[in-house]
Formats: sequence, C-alpha cells, structure tokens
Amino acid sequence: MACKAIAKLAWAEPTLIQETAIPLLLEGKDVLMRARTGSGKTAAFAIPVIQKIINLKHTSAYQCIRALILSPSKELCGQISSVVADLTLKCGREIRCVDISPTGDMQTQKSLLLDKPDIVVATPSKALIHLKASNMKLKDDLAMLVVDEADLIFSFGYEDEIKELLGFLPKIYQAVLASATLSDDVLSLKKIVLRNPVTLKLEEPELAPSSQLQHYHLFAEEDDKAAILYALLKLNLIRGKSIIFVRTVDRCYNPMLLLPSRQWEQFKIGACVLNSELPAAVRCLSVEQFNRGKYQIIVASDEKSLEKPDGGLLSHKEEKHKEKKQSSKRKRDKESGVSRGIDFQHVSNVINFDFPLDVSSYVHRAGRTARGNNQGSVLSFVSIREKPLMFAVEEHLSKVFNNQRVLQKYEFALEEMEGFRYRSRDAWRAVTRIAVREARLKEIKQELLNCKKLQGYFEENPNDLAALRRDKALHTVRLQPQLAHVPEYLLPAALRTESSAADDDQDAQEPAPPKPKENKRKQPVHHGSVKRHKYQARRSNPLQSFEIKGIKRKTRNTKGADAAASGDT
Ligand SMILES: Nc1ncnc2c1ncn2[C@@H]1O[C@H](COP(=O)(O)OP(=O)(O)OP(=O)(O)O)[C@@H](O)[C@H]1O
Repeated sequence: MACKAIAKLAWAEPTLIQETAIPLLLEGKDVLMRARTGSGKTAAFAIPVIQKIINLKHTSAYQCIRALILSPSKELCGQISSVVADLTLKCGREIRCVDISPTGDMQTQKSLLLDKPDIVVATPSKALIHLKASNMKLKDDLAMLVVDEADLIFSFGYEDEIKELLGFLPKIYQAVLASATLSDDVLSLKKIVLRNPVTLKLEEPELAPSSQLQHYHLFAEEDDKAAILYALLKLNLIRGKSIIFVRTVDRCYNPMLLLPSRQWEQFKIGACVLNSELPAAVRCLSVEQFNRGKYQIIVASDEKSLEKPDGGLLSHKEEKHKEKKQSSKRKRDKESGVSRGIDFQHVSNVINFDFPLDVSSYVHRAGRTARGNNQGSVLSFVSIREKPLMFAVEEHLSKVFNNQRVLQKYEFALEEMEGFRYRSRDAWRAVTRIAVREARLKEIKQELLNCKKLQGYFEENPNDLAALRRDKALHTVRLQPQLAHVPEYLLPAALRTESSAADDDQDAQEPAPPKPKENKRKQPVHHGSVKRHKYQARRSNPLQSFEIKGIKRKTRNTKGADAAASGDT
C-alpha cells in the first residue's frame, strides 16, 4: 500500500538515506540518521513506521497509539503529518495519524487522542501536556518513537520535556533520531533515547553538490541591496519561487513595503511574510499556500533581532539582555522555525537579503532550495560588516566541497542601475519604524477580519465589524505608483527591448498613456528568415547571451547566473 502511495508521489527511486535507513528500521534496529537537509529523511522514518503498524495490526486488532513522532516546531509537525497522510493514502482508514501540535482546543485534541490514532505527531511540550493529563497513554503499547530534527530539540529548549516524557514510555520500543547535523546535542539525545543504535552518518556534503545548487554573493550596502532586489525583480532576472531571508522580524516588512502589494501583483507575483511572531496557523497557511503556488515569494526572518539601533551587530550578551527586555512586549513563538527543516517545495532561489549570522544558518537557509532532485541557487547580498560572516561560510563550503571555490561572485554593474538606485532609495527610506508597525497592525486587522472564530462575534456585534472595516487606512508609507513602471530610459541598453515588453504586460493592468494603434503580430519580420529573427532575439536576451552590455557578468558565472536568474527546476 505504501508502495502505491510512493508511486503516486512520483518518487522514482529512494534517496541515499532512504536506501540505507529503511532496511535497518524494518529489521527493528534503533537508528541515528544524519543526512543533509532536503535528503528525504521524513519518508526514511515514516515508511518503516507505517510498515511496522501494518504488521502489528495483522497480529493484533487492538487499537492503540503505536508511534509517537516528535519534532521541534508546529510547522514541522504539520509537514510530517502531511507526509504520513500522503504515504498512507492507499491505506484507507486503516492507519490514522493525528497532529496535536497546533495551539487549539485542548478538548478537541483530547477526544482525538482518546480515539487512539495509530500515529501521534507532536512537539515535545504538547506531547507532555497530554501525557500528564492522561489524554494519551503510551506505557503499554508504544512501538516506535521518532525524534525528527534532533539537533534542534535542545536548542529549542525541550531538554527537560524530553527527559520527563521518556518516563511515560514503555521499557522497550524502537527509536529513531533524524538530524541534518551530528552536534553535541544530538549525541546527548542519542544517549538518552536510543539503545544499541546504528549510526548512519552519510558521507555526503551537508548541501547539494554545485551541479545542483549554485552559490553566489554580491557586495552591496543597505540602500543598494534594495535597489538590486528591485532591479532583479523588475528585470525578471529572478524567476521561479524565491525565499528572501532577512535578519529580523521587522525587516520582513521592508522588502514588502518597498514593493507594496500592488506592485507585487503587477509583477504577477504573490508574496507573503513568514516569521516567528506570526500566529502558528498563519505561518502554516503561508507555507502551504506558497507550496501550492499561490505565492511566488516569501520574505522570511529566521533569526532573533541581533541588530543594534545604529546598525551594528549585537554581542551575544547584549542580545540576551535585549531579548529579556523585549520578551514582555513581543511574543515570539518558541515552537516556530522558519529556515530549519521546512519543506518549501520547488524553491528556485534563496536570496539572503541579510547575510545569515553563522555557518549553520547559511546551510539551513540554502537547504530550502535544491531539495530532492531539484536545481536551485543561493544569492547572498553582503555588506561590509557582513563580510567576516561571508568569509566564514566561504571557508566552510570550500572545506566541504574539497577545496573548490563554491561561493561565486555575481557580477552586477550597479553603476548602470542608477535609475533603479535612485527610485528604490527613496522608497526604502520611506519605510520608517512607524510604517513597519502600521503594516503589522494592518496584518493583524486582516487576521481579525478573516478569523473564523470571530465570525459569530461579528455577527452579534456588527458595529465592531463596521468599525474595524472603517478604520483609517494604516498604510503610512506613501505608495509610489511610478515604481511599478520602469520606463525604457532607465534600462541598460541590452535589456531595453525585452523588459519593455515585460512592462507592456504590466501596463495592461493600469491606465497607460494611449499608444499608437499597432498590431505586433501582424508586423512582418524584416530583413531575413525566422531563424535569423530568433537568433537576434536570443542575442538580446540577457539570460541566453554571454555578453551583456548593461549588466556585466563574467563568462565563468554565466551558467550559474542563468540558473540563479531563470530558477528553472
Ligand atoms: N525518493 C524521493 N524521490 C524524490 N523526492 C523525494 C524522495 N523522498 C523525498 N523526496 C522529496 O524531497 C524533499 C525533501 O524531503 P524531506 O523534507 O523529508 O527532507 P529532510 O531530509 O527531512 O530535510 P530537512 O533536514 O531539511 O528536514 C520533499 O519535498 C520530498 O517530497
């Protein structure tokens, strides 16, 4: 049955970790699997879990919870349960899996658990709450325990919960730890969770090879970062789904405000924000909608705020102090993870608008693209103060890939982009702290209006609903409609024909000055054959020709830069 489901997922062959781990797990061994991010670890443990339950059900019809899968964040729990759902698609109602990680009605979760689903997916703290409340009992029947993203379990602060939780489990059960790294935390967890385990440490780099994943960097200061992003998007040099990573939650809203929704729409690109301060339901919905293709871009922050008001980076001590001070004001969800482990599907580009603060963060962000057998690229904007961070990543990647120079320079002649620079600088500066706050308030207001639970309240209190709707427009950033349209004179010469055509598409959505009537299709192809016409079009296409007058890229970068630009997967 699982095989039929796998066929439906169109997985032609197992990944390396699946090929090695599944037979060991089917033999009943405890396994610690370390394999790179995006290598298919979820199915590597989920398939044996499902198979074990099917086998046990053949020997005993007694219904009970037979597997507990723990993961550090709600997003990851949701993801695991949807992989289990995909893999049990052909099992009908025979195997039931319940995800109790979402914050919600405990009574509903209790009744789901009392129904004894075969598999329970939870964060450690949620599992513990239900175990303590006797809503689920595992002491007699649990056959399998899985801890996914084991390297994050302690760093997310679950050490005590895990230790306490083990007291609710039977003496004998099979256990699996899955992790992208073999950190000290994982080794400590291994000691307390696994018995005589087989350790699978695949001899493969922690990221996909450079034939599949290309890394680029581009030196740029704050104002220029915005201009470059604006130009890359407007000139269609970034194609396919992209994740733009920024350092802090507030900065998530900057690129969004710089390119306000109207403009994203004009790009025909849907964009949304993802960060740990959004409610879990909104985060999960954003990821789901992004995966379904509703949004082309996610602007995500995966770090806590490490920035000083003057723009410098905070020391660890300063950061802790700031966090303590802020904790009463701003609520960050401990059970949230953005770059770690989330299976954003078919992402062509990861753009580090802010460079990640350490090597492991870079690896995890980069791991959001080139997943499975897909192609991908990472483009990092690096300011002067971020250079040391970049050098650390460069050194690390070159060690991982046998002294190869992995991080390539993305050649981009910003001086040719003066027009973009001028326009975006203006818009970027309009994004003040107040504007960010207002944007976030607007988001909350929208959430209230969409909240199903409040629908009843609004029906009974229509005045409140009207007041909320009537509320003054919160968007204090002056929208600059001219940003949506890039006049031809702003473009580098080599891009004029193509991008003005792209703009023509956009112009179709907004009132445009009347143009002389002409039917492009009917225009004859002058001077030569169709082949020649195609050749000329190819020559003027910066993505296909090696030499670009406006934006200079060196030939050695062209292949990767094309991938970065086209993002074809
Ligand atoms: N055998 C396979 N063939 C093709 N694609 C696969 C296969 N197994 C899994 N995948 C796909 O690979 C992607 C990554 O899988 P998964 O999320 O399980 O990776 P992971 O190793 O758990 O990553 P992370 O460490 O980041 O959590 C998913 O989109 C999944 O659908």
